[in-house]
Amino acid sequence: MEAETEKANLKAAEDANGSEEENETTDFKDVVIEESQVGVYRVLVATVKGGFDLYKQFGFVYSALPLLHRLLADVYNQDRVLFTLYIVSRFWGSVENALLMQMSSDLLRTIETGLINREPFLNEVLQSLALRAVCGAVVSFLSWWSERLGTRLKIRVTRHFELYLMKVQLNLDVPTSLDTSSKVSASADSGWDAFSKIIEFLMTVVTALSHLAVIFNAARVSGDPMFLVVCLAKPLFLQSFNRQLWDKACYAFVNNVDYIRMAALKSLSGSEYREDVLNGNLGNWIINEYDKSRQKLGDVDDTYPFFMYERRNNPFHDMFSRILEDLPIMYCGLSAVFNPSRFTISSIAIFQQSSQTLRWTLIEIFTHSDQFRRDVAAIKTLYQASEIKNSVVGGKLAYPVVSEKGVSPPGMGFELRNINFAYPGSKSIEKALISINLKIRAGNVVVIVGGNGSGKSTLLRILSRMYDPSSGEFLIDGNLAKDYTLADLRRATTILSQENKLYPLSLGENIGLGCVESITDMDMVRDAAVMGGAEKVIAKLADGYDTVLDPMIATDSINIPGSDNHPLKQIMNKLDKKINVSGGERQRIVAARSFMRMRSKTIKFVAVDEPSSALDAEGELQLFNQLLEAREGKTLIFVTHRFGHLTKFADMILCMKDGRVAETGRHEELMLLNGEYAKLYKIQADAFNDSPADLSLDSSEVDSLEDANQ
Ligand SMILES: Nc1ncnc2c1ncn2[C@@H]1O[C@H](COP(=O)(O)OP(=O)(O)OP(=O)(O)O)[C@@H](O)[C@H]1O
Repeated sequence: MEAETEKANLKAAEDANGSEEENETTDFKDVVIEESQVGVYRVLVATVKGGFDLYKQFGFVYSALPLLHRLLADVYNQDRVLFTLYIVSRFWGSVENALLMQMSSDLLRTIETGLINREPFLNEVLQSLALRAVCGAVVSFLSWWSERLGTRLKIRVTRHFELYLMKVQLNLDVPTSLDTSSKVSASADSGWDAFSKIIEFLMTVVTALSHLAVIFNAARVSGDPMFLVVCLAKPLFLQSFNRQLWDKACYAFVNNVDYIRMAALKSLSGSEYREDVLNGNLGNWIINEYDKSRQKLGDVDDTYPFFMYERRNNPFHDMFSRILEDLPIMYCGLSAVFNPSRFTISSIAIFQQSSQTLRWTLIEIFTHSDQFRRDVAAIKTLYQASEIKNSVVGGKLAYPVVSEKGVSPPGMGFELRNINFAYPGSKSIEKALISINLKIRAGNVVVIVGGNGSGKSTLLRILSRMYDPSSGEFLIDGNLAKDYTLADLRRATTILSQENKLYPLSLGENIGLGCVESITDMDMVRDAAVMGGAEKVIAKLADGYDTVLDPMIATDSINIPGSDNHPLKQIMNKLDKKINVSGGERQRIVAARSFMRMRSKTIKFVAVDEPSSALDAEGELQLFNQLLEAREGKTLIFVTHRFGHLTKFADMILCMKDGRVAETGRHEELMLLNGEYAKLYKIQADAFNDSPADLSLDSSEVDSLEDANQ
């Protein structure tokens, strides 16, 4: 049943998207950009050719219905009772005014008739007043209630969309999440915002209709349908000669060169440039130049461009608008003079009051019709978030492939055939990886070395399927990598890198999350902490494994006094006190998480990308040794700049240069090659010697370098 609803929702969204797109295309064709200069600004205003088009508006509302339906269903499902009560109270709120007006009209009519006929009318008046009082009380209660209901519903709806967007974000792979075009631009608030504004809009329509009904009724009683037309005159005029900007897409930019120069010179007086300005003794020059530009600029206005734009209305517009405002009362007055039998004082009062409210609601509908469009677009963006397609996709093949005997090797084997890779959206003209051909046997220890930007980390990202190669074939254990289920591959891989962050959770959880299934197994967590070299760091913290290093505590304050002795300041200082550890200590905790993950039975590939930059020499050695010890047949691929500890254990060293694999082999072989690897090795070894590097090596030097490095 749920699946069916989901399908129907998706279909509805697709339909809405389709028709919306069509609409958007037609709308853009109709958009005209009006340019004008106001003060120092160039103002561009997008207006739709032909102005307000009722037919088009209806068409748009109709095409947006599936999307609105989906949103309403989502809100309704958060709390059906709350939703219903909220809608009922809002509906009541929108017709209350017309109802009260109708009652006032009845009351006035009773009084007027009583006065004219000199008949007692106390009972009728009392009844009418009582009804009005009850109605007023109900209205006040409902508006108070609606506000509370609205707040509760808002919390639920916002949290619902927060969860929805979190699911979307958590599903994105690395390239897709970095790709700005597919980034989730919707926020959880936009769901409620769009819902509440649309309800607001619909209720304004209901208000207008209810006032229309009151006027229609009064016009019917007085037998003058022209009155309706008179009431509609002002909103129609304002809509046709609209110079207001609040419902239009506008863009303004400063294009006055003197003003731009003044802004630049003014910025030089800020603290950011203080040292440079003092250094160059630029003070006088800045003041003189500023003064010159100021003189040239003269009185050109630089106030808020959109205010200035609206102020450009000519006086006749305002005068005519004012006359139209009074048109209903003028019409009533004249009609009463020429046709006194048709009008009573009470009906004139009702006409005047209703027409005023109707005008305002109609103006609101016209001006908010564009907002309605934006709300629908916001809902569309929100629901489209779940349709973002990941660029790294998996297949159906389960990993690992088990042999007939029901076993699989403990490591992961790789083969790369003519792999090329360029980062999506990268402006670099060079590819990050070029023609990589390579085989890594399951269970091997591989070390990748090379200069900055040579492609080491990128190669690791391809191997761990964070990115897909742009071309070439990538095989894992003999099958195309893209044929395996992605979730299975992720379960079989652990990556330890400098990029790994501590989560704003307890240190115990930070480590335990390496293996979610065993997160509560504190013995395992402690073991992992020991292996990562983090046990001493944690032991010195008062709350030990319960310590949260970067808690997400939001605070707010106003008018806090400067003095540290103020009691409030003392409480604040206590709360603000951060528990911090050094960069290297953080790396140890992150490493502990990886050891925890390595304990998970599913891991077959350990990718390590220079996690030791902030570690001291002892910490680094300990980490390397622990990784080698804990690996138990898993494939270990290590990216490093430091030669020595690992290179001598490596089954294979990959030396990268400019996105290519320059050399492969064991340490001794590469030293004998006397190529790129030997050059890099010698530079490091030379750092420990006094004499400058001689980059050519002969075989007798190799042995002594090896000793030096060890
Ligand atoms: N996210 C990215 N988007 C675009 N280009 C990138 C991205 N990451 C890396 N590159 C580029 O790809 C190339 C290879 O980078 P990579 O990080 O693999 O090099 P590296 O050998 O690991 O370098 P280092 O030793 O400095 O860490 C570089 O030219 C780099 O600028």
